Amino acid sequence: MTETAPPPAWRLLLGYVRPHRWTLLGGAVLSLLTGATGLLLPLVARGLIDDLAHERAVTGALLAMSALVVVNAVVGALGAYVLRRTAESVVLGARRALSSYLLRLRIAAVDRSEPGDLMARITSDTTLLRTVTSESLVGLATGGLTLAATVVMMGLVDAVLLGVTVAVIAGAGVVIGLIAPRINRATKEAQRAVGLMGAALERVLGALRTVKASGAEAREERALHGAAEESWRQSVRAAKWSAAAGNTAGLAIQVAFLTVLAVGGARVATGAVDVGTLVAFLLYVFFLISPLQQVIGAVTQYQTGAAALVRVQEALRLPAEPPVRAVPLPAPGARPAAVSFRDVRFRYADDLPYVHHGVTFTVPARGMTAFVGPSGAGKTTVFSLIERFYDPESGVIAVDGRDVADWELPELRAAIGYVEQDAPVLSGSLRDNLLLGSPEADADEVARVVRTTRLDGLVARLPDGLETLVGHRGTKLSGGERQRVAIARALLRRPRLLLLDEATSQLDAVNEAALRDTVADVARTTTVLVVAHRLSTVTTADRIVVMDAGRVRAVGTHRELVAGDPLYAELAATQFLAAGG
Ligand SMILES: Nc1ncnc2c1ncn2[C@@H]1O[C@H](COP(=O)(O)OP(=O)(O)OP(=O)(O)O)[C@@H](O)[C@H]1O
Repeated sequence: MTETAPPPAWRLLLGYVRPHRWTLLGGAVLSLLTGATGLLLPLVARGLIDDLAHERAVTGALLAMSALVVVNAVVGALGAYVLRRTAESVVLGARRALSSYLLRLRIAAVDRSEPGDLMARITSDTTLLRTVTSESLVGLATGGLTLAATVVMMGLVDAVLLGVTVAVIAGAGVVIGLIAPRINRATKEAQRAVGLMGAALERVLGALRTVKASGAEAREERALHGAAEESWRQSVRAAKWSAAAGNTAGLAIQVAFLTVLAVGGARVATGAVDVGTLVAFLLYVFFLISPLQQVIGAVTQYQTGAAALVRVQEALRLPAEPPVRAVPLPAPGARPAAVSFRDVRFRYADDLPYVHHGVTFTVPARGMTAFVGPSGAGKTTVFSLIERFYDPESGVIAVDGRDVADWELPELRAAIGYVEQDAPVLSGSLRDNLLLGSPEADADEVARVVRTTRLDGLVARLPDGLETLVGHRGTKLSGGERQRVAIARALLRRPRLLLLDEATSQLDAVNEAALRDTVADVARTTTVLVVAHRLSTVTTADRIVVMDAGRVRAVGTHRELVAGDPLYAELAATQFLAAGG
Protein backbone atom coordinates (compact mmCIF):
# COMPACT_ATOMS: atom_id res chain seq x y z
CA MET A 1 0.00 0.00 0.00
CA THR A 2 1.49 3.35 -0.96
CA GLU A 3 1.30 5.89 1.83
CA THR A 4 0.51 9.40 0.71
CA ALA A 5 0.42 12.28 3.15
CA PRO A 6 -3.15 12.84 4.33
CA PRO A 7 -4.67 16.09 3.08
CA PRO A 8 -4.92 18.90 5.67
CA ALA A 9 -8.01 18.94 7.86
CA TRP A 10 -9.40 22.16 6.36
CA ARG A 11 -9.39 20.55 2.93
CA LEU A 12 -11.25 17.55 4.28
CA LEU A 13 -13.76 19.83 5.97
CA LEU A 14 -14.34 21.78 2.77
CA GLY A 15 -14.88 18.46 1.01
CA TYR A 16 -17.73 17.62 3.37
CA VAL A 17 -19.14 21.15 3.33
CA ARG A 18 -18.94 21.73 -0.45
CA PRO A 19 -22.27 20.03 -1.30
CA HIS A 20 -23.97 22.35 1.19
CA ARG A 21 -22.09 25.56 0.41
CA TRP A 22 -25.10 27.50 -0.83
CA THR A 23 -27.33 26.71 2.15
CA LEU A 24 -24.38 27.49 4.42
CA LEU A 25 -23.91 30.80 2.66
CA GLY A 26 -27.66 31.42 3.01
CA GLY A 27 -27.41 30.74 6.74
CA ALA A 28 -24.42 33.06 7.06
CA VAL A 29 -26.25 35.84 5.19
CA LEU A 30 -29.30 35.37 7.44
CA SER A 31 -27.16 35.66 10.57
CA LEU A 32 -25.49 38.78 9.18
CA LEU A 33 -28.98 40.17 8.45
CA THR A 34 -30.01 39.37 12.03
CA GLY A 35 -27.01 41.32 13.27
CA ALA A 36 -27.81 44.22 10.94
CA THR A 37 -31.48 44.42 11.99
CA GLY A 38 -30.27 44.36 15.59
CA LEU A 39 -27.95 47.27 14.87
CA LEU A 40 -30.73 49.25 13.19
CA LEU A 41 -32.94 49.05 16.26
CA PRO A 42 -31.06 51.71 18.30
CA LEU A 43 -31.18 54.06 15.31
CA VAL A 44 -34.96 53.71 15.00
CA ALA A 45 -35.25 54.09 18.77
CA ARG A 46 -33.29 57.33 18.54
CA GLY A 47 -35.71 58.51 15.83
CA LEU A 48 -38.66 57.60 18.04
CA ILE A 49 -37.29 59.60 20.96
CA ASP A 50 -36.60 62.45 18.59
CA ASP A 51 -40.18 62.31 17.31
CA LEU A 52 -41.48 62.30 20.88
CA ALA A 53 -39.29 65.26 21.81
CA HIS A 54 -40.58 67.23 18.86
CA GLU A 55 -44.14 66.09 19.44
CA ARG A 56 -44.33 64.43 16.04
CA ALA A 57 -46.47 61.37 15.33
CA VAL A 58 -44.62 58.24 16.44
CA THR A 59 -46.75 55.73 14.58
CA GLY A 60 -44.25 55.32 11.75
CA ALA A 61 -41.31 54.82 14.09
CA LEU A 62 -43.32 52.42 16.28
CA LEU A 63 -44.35 50.38 13.24
CA ALA A 64 -40.75 50.36 12.00
CA MET A 65 -39.52 49.21 15.41
CA SER A 66 -42.14 46.48 15.65
CA ALA A 67 -41.31 45.34 12.13
CA LEU A 68 -37.62 45.29 12.96
CA VAL A 69 -38.20 43.28 16.14
CA VAL A 70 -40.32 40.75 14.27
CA VAL A 71 -37.92 40.57 11.31
CA ASN A 72 -34.98 40.21 13.71
CA ALA A 73 -36.65 37.34 15.53
CA VAL A 74 -37.86 35.57 12.38
CA VAL A 75 -34.64 36.00 10.41
CA GLY A 76 -32.64 35.05 13.50
CA ALA A 77 -34.61 31.85 14.01
CA LEU A 78 -34.51 31.05 10.30
CA GLY A 79 -30.76 31.65 10.15
CA ALA A 80 -30.13 29.45 13.21
CA TYR A 81 -32.33 26.73 11.71
CA VAL A 82 -30.64 26.87 8.29
CA LEU A 83 -27.17 26.74 9.85
CA ARG A 84 -28.05 23.90 12.17
CA ARG A 85 -29.75 21.98 9.39
CA THR A 86 -26.73 22.41 7.14
CA ALA A 87 -24.44 21.28 9.94
CA GLU A 88 -26.60 18.18 10.43
CA SER A 89 -26.43 17.53 6.69
CA VAL A 90 -22.62 17.68 6.87
CA VAL A 91 -22.71 15.15 9.73
CA LEU A 92 -25.11 12.98 7.70
CA GLY A 93 -22.79 13.14 4.68
CA ALA A 94 -19.82 12.06 6.79
CA ARG A 95 -21.81 9.25 8.43
CA ARG A 96 -23.07 7.95 5.12
CA ALA A 97 -19.63 8.05 3.54
CA LEU A 98 -18.11 6.33 6.55
CA SER A 99 -20.74 3.62 6.93
CA SER A 100 -20.65 2.78 3.21
CA TYR A 101 -16.90 2.60 3.44
CA LEU A 102 -16.86 0.41 6.53
CA LEU A 103 -19.07 -2.15 4.80
CA ARG A 104 -16.49 -2.35 2.04
CA LEU A 105 -13.48 -2.71 4.34
CA ARG A 106 -11.15 -5.56 3.52
CA ILE A 107 -11.37 -8.29 6.14
CA ALA A 108 -7.62 -7.88 6.71
CA ALA A 109 -8.27 -4.25 7.71
CA VAL A 110 -11.07 -5.32 10.06
CA ASP A 111 -8.74 -7.91 11.63
CA ARG A 112 -6.44 -5.05 12.59
CA SER A 113 -9.17 -2.69 13.87
CA GLU A 114 -11.42 -2.61 16.87
CA PRO A 115 -15.09 -2.58 15.79
CA GLY A 116 -15.97 -0.48 18.85
CA ASP A 117 -13.45 2.16 17.82
CA LEU A 118 -14.75 2.22 14.24
CA MET A 119 -18.24 2.60 15.66
CA ALA A 120 -17.12 5.57 17.77
CA ARG A 121 -15.68 7.19 14.67
CA ILE A 122 -19.04 6.95 12.87
CA THR A 123 -21.13 8.09 15.81
CA SER A 124 -19.07 10.30 18.12
CA ASP A 125 -16.41 11.82 15.85
CA THR A 126 -18.83 12.77 13.10
CA THR A 127 -20.95 14.60 15.68
CA LEU A 128 -18.06 17.00 16.25
CA LEU A 129 -18.37 18.13 12.63
CA ARG A 130 -21.67 19.77 13.57
CA THR A 131 -20.25 22.66 15.55
CA VAL A 132 -17.28 23.09 13.30
CA THR A 133 -19.67 23.68 10.39
CA SER A 134 -22.31 25.86 12.00
CA GLU A 135 -20.06 27.83 14.34
CA SER A 136 -16.51 27.63 13.11
CA LEU A 137 -16.95 28.24 9.40
CA VAL A 138 -19.77 30.74 9.76
CA GLY A 139 -18.09 32.40 12.76
CA LEU A 140 -14.88 32.77 10.82
CA ALA A 141 -16.73 34.29 7.85
CA THR A 142 -19.07 36.67 9.69
CA GLY A 143 -16.65 37.51 12.52
CA GLY A 144 -13.83 37.94 10.02
CA LEU A 145 -15.93 40.27 7.85
CA THR A 146 -16.99 42.44 10.80
CA LEU A 147 -13.42 42.47 12.09
CA ALA A 148 -12.10 43.58 8.70
CA ALA A 149 -14.80 46.26 8.38
CA THR A 150 -14.04 47.62 11.85
CA VAL A 151 -10.31 47.70 11.13
CA VAL A 152 -10.99 49.65 7.90
CA MET A 153 -13.09 52.13 9.85
CA MET A 154 -10.32 52.46 12.44
CA GLY A 155 -7.81 53.11 9.67
CA LEU A 156 -9.99 55.94 8.41
CA VAL A 157 -10.03 57.49 11.89
CA ASP A 158 -6.33 57.26 12.74
CA ALA A 159 -3.63 55.09 11.16
CA VAL A 160 -1.20 55.30 14.10
CA LEU A 161 -3.75 54.09 16.64
CA LEU A 162 -4.76 51.37 14.17
CA GLY A 163 -1.13 50.25 14.08
CA VAL A 164 -1.12 50.04 17.89
CA THR A 165 -4.36 48.03 17.93
CA VAL A 166 -3.26 45.68 15.18
CA ALA A 167 0.03 45.02 17.03
CA VAL A 168 -1.88 44.06 20.19
CA ILE A 169 -4.28 41.82 18.23
CA ALA A 170 -1.37 40.22 16.39
CA GLY A 171 0.11 39.40 19.81
CA ALA A 172 -3.18 37.72 20.71
CA GLY A 173 -2.97 35.87 17.40
CA VAL A 174 0.43 34.48 18.35
CA VAL A 175 -0.93 33.29 21.71
CA ILE A 176 -3.87 31.59 19.96
CA GLY A 177 -1.43 30.07 17.50
CA LEU A 178 0.36 28.46 20.42
CA ILE A 179 -2.82 27.30 22.13
CA ALA A 180 -4.67 25.92 19.07
CA PRO A 181 -2.48 22.84 18.50
CA ARG A 182 -2.88 21.92 22.18
CA ILE A 183 -6.67 21.97 21.83
CA ASN A 184 -6.29 19.83 18.73
CA ARG A 185 -4.05 17.31 20.49
CA ALA A 186 -6.21 17.11 23.60
CA THR A 187 -9.37 16.62 21.52
CA LYS A 188 -7.70 13.92 19.46
CA GLU A 189 -6.67 12.13 22.65
CA ALA A 190 -10.18 12.55 24.12
CA GLN A 191 -11.74 11.07 20.98
CA ARG A 192 -9.17 8.28 20.94
CA ALA A 193 -10.23 7.46 24.49
CA VAL A 194 -13.88 7.43 23.36
CA GLY A 195 -12.80 4.96 20.68
CA LEU A 196 -11.05 2.83 23.31
CA MET A 197 -14.17 2.92 25.40
CA GLY A 198 -16.23 1.79 22.41
CA ALA A 199 -13.79 -1.07 21.88
CA ALA A 200 -13.90 -2.03 25.56
CA LEU A 201 -17.71 -1.90 25.54
CA GLU A 202 -17.92 -4.01 22.42
CA ARG A 203 -15.58 -6.55 23.98
CA VAL A 204 -17.74 -6.82 27.11
CA LEU A 205 -21.16 -6.78 25.45
CA GLY A 206 -20.01 -9.25 22.81
CA ALA A 207 -19.19 -11.78 25.51
CA LEU A 208 -21.21 -10.70 28.54
CA ARG A 209 -22.05 -14.27 29.51
CA THR A 210 -18.37 -15.24 29.49
CA VAL A 211 -17.45 -12.10 31.43
CA LYS A 212 -20.06 -12.91 34.08
CA ALA A 213 -19.20 -16.60 34.17
CA SER A 214 -15.52 -15.68 34.61
CA GLY A 215 -16.34 -13.23 37.37
CA ALA A 216 -14.44 -10.61 35.39
CA GLU A 217 -16.95 -7.75 35.83
CA ALA A 218 -14.73 -5.74 38.16
CA ARG A 219 -11.71 -5.89 35.86
CA GLU A 220 -13.76 -5.04 32.79
CA GLU A 221 -15.40 -2.23 34.72
CA ARG A 222 -11.97 -0.81 35.54
CA ALA A 223 -11.02 -0.89 31.84
CA LEU A 224 -14.26 0.90 30.89
CA HIS A 225 -13.89 3.49 33.62
CA GLY A 226 -10.24 3.97 32.68
CA ALA A 227 -11.18 4.84 29.10
CA ALA A 228 -14.04 7.10 30.25
CA GLU A 229 -11.73 8.89 32.69
CA GLU A 230 -9.03 9.32 30.06
CA SER A 231 -11.59 10.92 27.75
CA TRP A 232 -12.67 13.18 30.62
CA ARG A 233 -9.06 14.15 31.40
CA GLN A 234 -8.30 15.04 27.80
CA SER A 235 -11.61 16.88 27.30
CA VAL A 236 -10.89 18.91 30.44
CA ARG A 237 -7.45 19.70 29.02
CA ALA A 238 -9.08 20.83 25.79
CA ALA A 239 -11.59 22.87 27.80
CA LYS A 240 -8.76 24.52 29.74
CA TRP A 241 -6.99 25.62 26.58
CA SER A 242 -10.26 26.71 24.95
CA ALA A 243 -11.06 28.82 28.00
CA ALA A 244 -7.57 30.34 27.85
CA ALA A 245 -8.09 31.10 24.16
CA GLY A 246 -11.51 32.62 24.87
CA ASN A 247 -10.08 34.91 27.52
CA THR A 248 -7.28 36.00 25.23
CA ALA A 249 -9.86 37.97 23.23
CA GLY A 250 -10.99 39.90 26.30
CA LEU A 251 -7.42 40.43 27.45
CA ALA A 252 -6.31 41.64 24.02
CA ILE A 253 -9.12 44.20 23.94
CA GLN A 254 -8.26 45.48 27.43
CA VAL A 255 -4.61 45.79 26.47
CA ALA A 256 -5.55 47.45 23.18
CA PHE A 257 -7.83 49.85 25.05
CA LEU A 258 -5.13 50.85 27.55
CA THR A 259 -2.45 51.16 24.88
CA VAL A 260 -4.70 53.21 22.61
CA LEU A 261 -5.58 55.38 25.60
CA ALA A 262 -1.89 55.94 26.41
CA VAL A 263 -0.67 56.46 22.85
CA GLY A 264 -3.81 58.37 21.90
CA GLY A 265 -3.52 60.55 25.04
CA ALA A 266 0.05 61.40 24.09
CA ARG A 267 -1.08 62.21 20.55
CA VAL A 268 -3.87 64.43 21.88
CA ALA A 269 -1.30 66.18 24.10
CA THR A 270 0.96 66.87 21.12
CA GLY A 271 -2.08 67.96 19.11
CA ALA A 272 -1.67 65.21 16.50
CA VAL A 273 -5.31 64.16 17.00
CA ASP A 274 -8.27 65.73 18.74
CA VAL A 275 -10.19 64.27 21.68
CA GLY A 276 -13.18 63.36 19.48
CA THR A 277 -10.99 61.18 17.28
CA LEU A 278 -9.60 59.38 20.32
CA VAL A 279 -13.09 58.76 21.72
CA ALA A 280 -14.32 57.49 18.35
CA PHE A 281 -11.34 55.21 18.08
CA LEU A 282 -11.86 53.85 21.59
CA LEU A 283 -15.47 53.07 20.68
CA TYR A 284 -14.21 51.07 17.70
CA VAL A 285 -11.86 49.17 19.99
CA PHE A 286 -14.96 48.06 21.93
CA PHE A 287 -16.69 47.17 18.66
CA LEU A 288 -13.86 44.71 18.07
CA ILE A 289 -14.75 42.55 21.09
CA SER A 290 -17.58 40.58 19.55
CA PRO A 291 -16.03 39.75 16.13
CA LEU A 292 -12.69 38.98 17.75
CA GLN A 293 -14.35 36.57 20.15
CA GLN A 294 -16.21 35.03 17.25
CA VAL A 295 -13.03 34.50 15.24
CA ILE A 296 -11.14 33.05 18.21
CA GLY A 297 -14.12 30.81 19.02
CA ALA A 298 -14.11 29.67 15.41
CA VAL A 299 -10.40 28.84 15.56
CA THR A 300 -10.76 26.80 18.77
CA GLN A 301 -13.89 25.03 17.51
CA TYR A 302 -12.07 24.25 14.32
CA GLN A 303 -9.34 22.47 16.28
CA THR A 304 -11.93 20.18 17.82
CA GLY A 305 -13.52 19.45 14.46
CA ALA A 306 -10.14 18.97 12.79
CA ALA A 307 -9.17 16.37 15.39
CA ALA A 308 -12.40 14.45 14.73
CA LEU A 309 -11.98 14.81 10.97
CA VAL A 310 -8.56 13.25 11.11
CA ARG A 311 -10.01 10.25 12.94
CA VAL A 312 -12.83 9.96 10.39
CA GLN A 313 -10.28 10.18 7.62
CA GLU A 314 -8.06 7.53 9.19
CA ALA A 315 -10.98 5.11 8.92
CA LEU A 316 -11.51 6.15 5.30
CA ARG A 317 -7.89 5.30 4.53
CA LEU A 318 -8.17 1.67 5.65
CA PRO A 319 -7.88 -0.75 2.73
CA ALA A 320 -11.30 -1.43 1.19
CA GLU A 321 -12.83 -3.38 -1.64
CA PRO A 322 -14.10 -1.50 -4.70
CA PRO A 323 -17.74 -0.33 -4.48
CA VAL A 324 -20.09 -3.22 -5.17
CA ARG A 325 -22.84 -3.31 -7.70
CA ALA A 326 -25.75 -5.65 -7.18
CA VAL A 327 -25.50 -8.78 -9.29
CA PRO A 328 -28.20 -11.43 -9.65
CA LEU A 329 -27.81 -14.76 -7.90
CA PRO A 330 -27.22 -17.86 -10.07
CA ALA A 331 -30.33 -18.97 -11.94
CA PRO A 332 -31.98 -22.21 -10.78
CA GLY A 333 -30.07 -25.12 -12.28
CA ALA A 334 -26.90 -23.04 -12.96
CA ARG A 335 -23.88 -25.25 -13.53
CA PRO A 336 -21.76 -26.05 -10.47
CA ALA A 337 -18.34 -24.42 -10.09
CA ALA A 338 -14.89 -26.04 -10.19
CA VAL A 339 -12.23 -24.87 -7.75
CA SER A 340 -8.46 -25.17 -7.81
CA PHE A 341 -5.51 -24.01 -5.72
CA ARG A 342 -2.08 -23.97 -7.35
CA ASP A 343 0.94 -23.52 -5.13
CA VAL A 344 -0.82 -20.99 -2.88
CA ARG A 345 1.31 -19.28 -0.26
CA PHE A 346 -0.46 -17.08 2.22
CA ARG A 347 -0.02 -15.39 5.57
CA TYR A 348 -2.50 -13.15 7.37
CA ALA A 349 -0.01 -10.29 7.75
CA ASP A 350 3.60 -9.56 6.88
CA ASP A 351 4.66 -10.06 10.49
CA LEU A 352 2.81 -13.38 10.92
CA PRO A 353 3.99 -16.86 9.93
CA TYR A 354 2.81 -18.48 6.71
CA VAL A 355 -0.48 -20.37 7.03
CA HIS A 356 -0.34 -21.89 3.54
CA HIS A 357 3.05 -23.05 2.27
CA GLY A 358 2.15 -23.87 -1.32
CA VAL A 359 -1.31 -25.44 -1.17
CA THR A 360 -2.33 -27.28 -4.34
CA PHE A 361 -5.55 -29.22 -5.05
CA THR A 362 -8.24 -29.46 -7.67
CA VAL A 363 -11.94 -29.90 -7.06
CA PRO A 364 -14.07 -30.71 -10.11
CA ALA A 365 -17.54 -29.29 -10.56
CA ARG A 366 -20.24 -31.13 -8.58
CA GLY A 367 -19.81 -33.50 -5.66
CA MET A 368 -18.62 -33.17 -2.10
CA THR A 369 -15.02 -32.56 -1.09
CA ALA A 370 -14.08 -32.69 2.58
CA PHE A 371 -11.07 -30.91 4.07
CA VAL A 372 -9.66 -32.52 7.15
CA GLY A 373 -6.58 -31.96 9.24
CA PRO A 374 -5.45 -30.96 12.70
CA SER A 375 -6.66 -27.69 14.19
CA GLY A 376 -4.80 -24.74 12.69
CA ALA A 377 -3.84 -26.64 9.52
CA GLY A 378 -5.29 -23.87 7.36
CA LYS A 379 -8.64 -25.37 6.32
CA THR A 380 -10.87 -22.39 7.09
CA THR A 381 -8.25 -20.21 5.41
CA VAL A 382 -8.92 -22.10 2.15
CA PHE A 383 -12.51 -20.82 2.28
CA SER A 384 -11.48 -17.26 3.15
CA LEU A 385 -9.19 -17.22 0.12
CA ILE A 386 -11.90 -18.58 -2.21
CA GLU A 387 -14.24 -15.81 -1.02
CA ARG A 388 -11.34 -13.36 -1.56
CA PHE A 389 -11.54 -12.07 1.99
CA TYR A 390 -7.75 -12.12 1.62
CA ASP A 391 -5.40 -12.35 -1.34
CA PRO A 392 -2.64 -14.96 -1.48
CA GLU A 393 0.96 -13.85 -1.59
CA SER A 394 1.68 -16.15 -4.53
CA GLY A 395 0.02 -18.97 -6.41
CA VAL A 396 -3.36 -19.05 -8.13
CA ILE A 397 -6.82 -19.74 -6.77
CA ALA A 398 -9.26 -20.40 -9.58
CA VAL A 399 -13.01 -20.81 -9.70
CA ASP A 400 -14.24 -22.24 -13.00
CA GLY A 401 -10.64 -22.14 -14.18
CA ARG A 402 -10.53 -18.35 -13.81
CA ASP A 403 -8.24 -16.69 -11.24
CA VAL A 404 -10.44 -15.27 -8.47
CA ALA A 405 -8.44 -12.03 -8.77
CA ASP A 406 -9.93 -11.63 -12.27
CA TRP A 407 -13.51 -12.11 -11.10
CA GLU A 408 -15.63 -9.16 -10.21
CA LEU A 409 -16.04 -9.56 -6.47
CA PRO A 410 -19.86 -9.40 -6.35
CA GLU A 411 -20.06 -11.92 -9.17
CA LEU A 412 -17.65 -14.29 -7.44
CA ARG A 413 -19.48 -14.06 -4.13
CA ALA A 414 -22.89 -14.39 -5.77
CA ALA A 415 -21.80 -17.82 -7.00
CA ILE A 416 -20.90 -18.97 -3.49
CA GLY A 417 -22.88 -19.89 -0.40
CA TYR A 418 -20.74 -19.74 2.72
CA VAL A 419 -21.60 -21.22 6.11
CA GLU A 420 -19.05 -20.11 8.69
CA GLN A 421 -17.98 -22.35 11.51
CA ASP A 422 -19.60 -20.26 14.22
CA ALA A 423 -22.71 -19.74 12.06
CA PRO A 424 -23.33 -16.07 12.83
CA VAL A 425 -26.95 -15.03 13.10
CA LEU A 426 -27.76 -11.34 12.94
CA SER A 427 -30.16 -9.51 15.18
CA GLY A 428 -33.58 -9.23 13.50
CA SER A 429 -36.23 -11.76 12.57
CA LEU A 430 -35.68 -15.32 11.48
CA ARG A 431 -36.94 -14.34 8.03
CA ASP A 432 -34.43 -11.44 7.82
CA ASN A 433 -31.69 -13.92 8.57
CA LEU A 434 -32.81 -16.46 6.01
CA LEU A 435 -33.22 -13.85 3.29
CA LEU A 436 -29.99 -11.99 4.07
CA GLY A 437 -28.23 -13.33 1.00
CA SER A 438 -31.27 -13.76 -1.25
CA PRO A 439 -33.86 -11.07 -0.52
CA GLU A 440 -35.85 -12.05 -3.60
CA ALA A 441 -36.45 -15.68 -2.61
CA ASP A 442 -40.17 -16.49 -2.75
CA ALA A 443 -42.28 -18.05 0.00
CA ASP A 444 -42.21 -21.53 -1.59
CA GLU A 445 -38.43 -21.56 -1.77
CA VAL A 446 -38.18 -20.40 1.85
CA ALA A 447 -40.66 -23.07 2.95
CA ARG A 448 -38.73 -25.75 1.04
CA VAL A 449 -35.34 -24.78 2.50
CA VAL A 450 -36.84 -24.47 5.98
CA ARG A 451 -38.07 -28.03 5.58
CA THR A 452 -34.81 -29.47 4.24
CA THR A 453 -32.79 -27.86 7.04
CA ARG A 454 -35.35 -29.13 9.54
CA LEU A 455 -36.17 -25.68 10.78
CA ASP A 456 -39.89 -26.30 10.16
CA GLY A 457 -40.42 -27.67 13.67
CA LEU A 458 -38.83 -24.58 15.19
CA VAL A 459 -40.81 -22.20 12.98
CA ALA A 460 -44.06 -23.97 13.89
CA ARG A 461 -43.21 -23.80 17.58
CA LEU A 462 -42.35 -20.09 17.65
CA PRO A 463 -45.34 -17.82 18.36
CA ASP A 464 -44.43 -15.45 15.52
CA GLY A 465 -43.03 -18.09 13.17
CA LEU A 466 -40.54 -16.66 10.72
CA GLU A 467 -41.17 -13.17 12.10
CA THR A 468 -39.76 -14.11 15.51
CA LEU A 469 -36.90 -11.87 16.58
CA VAL A 470 -33.77 -13.90 17.23
CA GLY A 471 -31.98 -11.35 19.46
CA HIS A 472 -28.48 -9.96 19.28
CA ARG A 473 -26.32 -12.47 17.38
CA GLY A 474 -29.20 -14.91 17.51
CA THR A 475 -28.93 -15.51 21.26
CA LYS A 476 -32.54 -16.65 21.37
CA LEU A 477 -31.68 -19.66 19.20
CA SER A 478 -29.78 -22.76 20.25
CA GLY A 479 -26.36 -23.49 18.76
CA GLY A 480 -27.77 -26.21 16.52
CA GLU A 481 -30.62 -23.96 15.38
CA ARG A 482 -28.16 -21.23 14.51
CA GLN A 483 -26.18 -23.67 12.37
CA ARG A 484 -29.29 -24.75 10.53
CA VAL A 485 -30.31 -21.10 9.96
CA ALA A 486 -26.84 -20.43 8.52
CA ILE A 487 -27.11 -23.44 6.20
CA ALA A 488 -30.63 -22.49 5.11
CA ARG A 489 -29.43 -18.95 4.39
CA ALA A 490 -26.61 -20.27 2.20
CA LEU A 491 -28.89 -22.72 0.36
CA LEU A 492 -31.42 -20.01 -0.45
CA ARG A 493 -28.73 -18.37 -2.59
CA ARG A 494 -28.82 -21.44 -4.88
CA PRO A 495 -25.01 -21.41 -4.83
CA ARG A 496 -22.89 -22.94 -7.57
CA LEU A 497 -20.34 -23.57 -4.85
CA LEU A 498 -21.26 -24.26 -1.23
CA LEU A 499 -18.57 -23.71 1.40
CA LEU A 500 -19.55 -25.38 4.63
CA ASP A 501 -17.29 -24.95 7.64
CA GLU A 502 -18.69 -27.63 9.87
CA ALA A 503 -19.19 -26.65 13.47
CA THR A 504 -17.05 -28.59 15.91
CA SER A 505 -19.99 -28.74 18.29
CA GLN A 506 -22.50 -31.47 17.71
CA LEU A 507 -25.92 -31.35 16.25
CA ASP A 508 -28.26 -33.93 17.71
CA ALA A 509 -28.15 -37.24 15.89
CA VAL A 510 -31.49 -36.83 14.11
CA ASN A 511 -30.78 -33.33 12.83
CA GLU A 512 -27.24 -34.27 11.90
CA ALA A 513 -28.41 -37.19 9.78
CA ALA A 514 -31.02 -34.99 8.14
CA LEU A 515 -28.51 -32.26 7.35
CA ARG A 516 -26.06 -34.82 6.01
CA ASP A 517 -28.75 -36.00 3.63
CA THR A 518 -29.52 -32.41 2.64
CA VAL A 519 -25.87 -31.62 1.94
CA ALA A 520 -25.43 -34.88 0.04
CA ASP A 521 -28.50 -33.95 -1.96
CA VAL A 522 -27.13 -30.47 -2.68
CA ALA A 523 -23.80 -32.02 -3.75
CA ARG A 524 -25.59 -33.79 -6.61
CA THR A 525 -26.19 -30.47 -8.34
CA THR A 526 -23.61 -28.18 -6.69
CA THR A 527 -19.96 -28.25 -5.75
CA VAL A 528 -19.75 -28.62 -1.98
CA LEU A 529 -16.57 -28.05 0.01
CA VAL A 530 -16.80 -29.02 3.68
CA VAL A 531 -14.30 -28.45 6.44
CA ALA A 532 -15.20 -31.71 8.13
CA HIS A 533 -15.20 -32.44 11.82
CA ARG A 534 -17.38 -35.55 11.70
CA LEU A 535 -16.70 -39.01 10.43
CA SER A 536 -20.19 -39.17 8.93
CA THR A 537 -19.30 -36.21 6.70
CA VAL A 538 -16.04 -37.66 5.39
CA THR A 539 -17.51 -41.06 4.71
CA THR A 540 -20.11 -39.53 2.39
CA ALA A 541 -17.55 -37.25 0.67
CA ASP A 542 -16.48 -37.95 -2.91
CA ARG A 543 -12.93 -36.98 -2.04
CA ILE A 544 -11.04 -35.88 1.02
CA VAL A 545 -8.18 -33.37 1.11
CA VAL A 546 -5.94 -33.94 4.13
CA MET A 547 -4.17 -30.77 5.24
CA ASP A 548 -1.38 -30.49 7.74
CA ALA A 549 0.55 -27.37 8.77
CA GLY A 550 -0.36 -25.37 5.66
CA ARG A 551 0.18 -28.13 3.11
CA VAL A 552 -1.98 -30.74 1.37
CA ARG A 553 -0.51 -34.08 2.38
CA ALA A 554 -2.95 -36.47 0.72
CA VAL A 555 -6.11 -36.60 -1.38
CA GLY A 556 -8.36 -39.63 -1.69
CA THR A 557 -11.47 -41.37 -0.48
CA HIS A 558 -11.99 -42.36 3.12
CA ARG A 559 -11.15 -45.98 2.35
CA GLU A 560 -7.96 -45.05 0.44
CA LEU A 561 -6.76 -42.62 3.08
CA VAL A 562 -7.41 -44.85 6.07
CA ALA A 563 -5.13 -47.36 4.40
CA GLY A 564 -2.63 -44.95 2.87
CA ASP A 565 -2.22 -41.92 5.14
CA PRO A 566 -1.18 -42.41 8.76
CA LEU A 567 -2.29 -38.92 9.86
CA TYR A 568 -5.71 -39.43 8.33
CA ALA A 569 -5.97 -42.88 9.84
CA GLU A 570 -5.20 -41.38 13.23
CA LEU A 571 -7.66 -38.51 12.76
CA ALA A 572 -10.33 -40.93 11.68
CA ALA A 573 -9.65 -43.15 14.64
CA THR A 574 -9.57 -40.42 17.26
CA GLN A 575 -10.81 -36.96 16.42
CA PHE A 576 -13.78 -37.85 14.26
CA LEU A 577 -14.89 -40.71 16.45
CA ALA A 578 -14.43 -38.58 19.55
CA ALA A 579 -16.60 -35.94 17.86
CA GLY A 580 -19.36 -38.50 17.71
CA GLY A 581 -19.26 -39.47 14.03
N1 LIG B 1 -7.71 -13.53 10.85
C1 LIG B 1 -6.56 -14.12 11.20
N2 LIG B 1 -5.47 -13.39 11.47
C2 LIG B 1 -4.32 -13.97 11.82
N3 LIG B 1 -4.14 -15.30 11.92
C3 LIG B 1 -5.17 -16.10 11.66
C4 LIG B 1 -6.45 -15.55 11.30
N4 LIG B 1 -7.30 -16.58 11.11
C5 LIG B 1 -6.59 -17.71 11.34
N5 LIG B 1 -5.33 -17.43 11.67
C6 LIG B 1 -4.28 -18.41 11.95
O1 LIG B 1 -4.09 -19.20 10.78
C7 LIG B 1 -3.91 -20.56 11.09
C8 LIG B 1 -4.88 -21.43 10.30
O2 LIG B 1 -6.20 -21.12 10.68
P1 LIG B 1 -7.47 -21.84 10.07
O3 LIG B 1 -8.67 -21.21 10.68
O4 LIG B 1 -7.38 -21.86 8.59
O5 LIG B 1 -7.26 -23.32 10.63
P2 LIG B 1 -8.23 -24.58 10.56
O6 LIG B 1 -7.44 -25.64 9.91
O7 LIG B 1 -9.53 -24.20 9.92
O8 LIG B 1 -8.42 -24.90 12.10
P3 LIG B 1 -9.75 -25.43 12.89
O9 LIG B 1 -9.94 -26.85 12.48
O10 LIG B 1 -9.31 -25.33 14.31
O11 LIG B 1 -10.88 -24.53 12.53
C9 LIG B 1 -4.08 -20.69 12.58
O12 LIG B 1 -2.80 -20.87 13.15
C10 LIG B 1 -4.68 -19.37 13.04
O13 LIG B 1 -4.12 -19.00 14.26
